[in-house]
Amino acid sequence: MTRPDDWHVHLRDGDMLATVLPDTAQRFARAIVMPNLKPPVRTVAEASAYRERILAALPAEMRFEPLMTLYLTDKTSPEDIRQAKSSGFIHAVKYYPAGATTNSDSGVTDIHRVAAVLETMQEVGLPLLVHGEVTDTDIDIFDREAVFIERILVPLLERLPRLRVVLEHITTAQAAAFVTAAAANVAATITVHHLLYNRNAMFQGGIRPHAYCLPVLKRESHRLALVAAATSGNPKFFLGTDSAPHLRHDKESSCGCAGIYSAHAALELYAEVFEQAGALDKLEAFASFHGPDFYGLPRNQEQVTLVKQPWTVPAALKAGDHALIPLRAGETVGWHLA
Ligand SMILES: NC(=O)N[C@@H](CC(=O)O)C(=O)O
Ligand SMILES: [Zn+2]
Ligand SMILES: [Zn+2]
Repeated sequence: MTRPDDWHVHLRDGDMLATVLPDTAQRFARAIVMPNLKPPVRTVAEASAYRERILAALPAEMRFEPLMTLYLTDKTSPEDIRQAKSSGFIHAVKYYPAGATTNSDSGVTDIHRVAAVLETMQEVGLPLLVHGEVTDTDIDIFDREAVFIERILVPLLERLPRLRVVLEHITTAQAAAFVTAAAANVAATITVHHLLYNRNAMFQGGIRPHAYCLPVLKRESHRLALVAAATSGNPKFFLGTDSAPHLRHDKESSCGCAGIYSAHAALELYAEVFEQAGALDKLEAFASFHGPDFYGLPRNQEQVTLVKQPWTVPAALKAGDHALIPLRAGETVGWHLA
């Protein structure tokens, strides 16, 4: 199949960057690199420096192009947006509702505060990537995505109908329906873990911190709606792993971090999903065509080969002196990247 891209990945920084980058670069020619570092990547200069650190961490024999993003804050200016657009290496701006997820405290506190910035993004055609959850503690965590669509996304797109939006890591039937019905400038990424598992996975035989991510896994009917969307052939849906590494002790904790690391086997696991759905013929478009088409980038020329051959995922990966527990740790993956 045509070499794919990952339209939503967390590469982190320092030791963790060196640990996880090869897994992503082995499978994906390009990736939208999320900006939620500490401190976040907020300016063109910070994005350029981060891009250099990623390229410096890339093993010599590997080819990989990081597609950089800016982290939207209350302080972002329309000038930042124009600079980002003309930089040539910044492809989007990421909107984290403040407090919604990992390293999101510097996020936007009120979407009305960034109205001028969003108008500039609509004007210059820079996509807004959205972590689509409200953070109100009185809203049930399983409802936060659906409420976000009604309360924030619908009014936003009414105000800015030409704004290009990617609703990231969708987890519900409501999100899949919303994106399907929306105009062509609205798209969505779907992770492999939200296609493989429902929320029971977090409680199987005990509390399972390595199955905890945000937006949180939902009930089976939502997983089925996501599989239907991903395998539909609809160009609005494309691959975004949301591979989000956290060290073992930050996951196995009384207040564990949200995030699932899947970069080590992502494409192979998507192949499992599409095969189970009898839709292997739809994998290439989802993984390799819809994303570059939406972003206005050329499709990759190279090919990769997936072989139906089971392999066992290591129980743990090394990240410096610490451990990183991968998705499917110690278990089998049915497809192998040749
Ligand atoms: N998805 C997660 O559960 N965590 C991501 C942040 C995010 O994508 O929300 C992370 O950076 O850890
Ligand atoms: Zn997110
Ligand atoms: Zn993410």
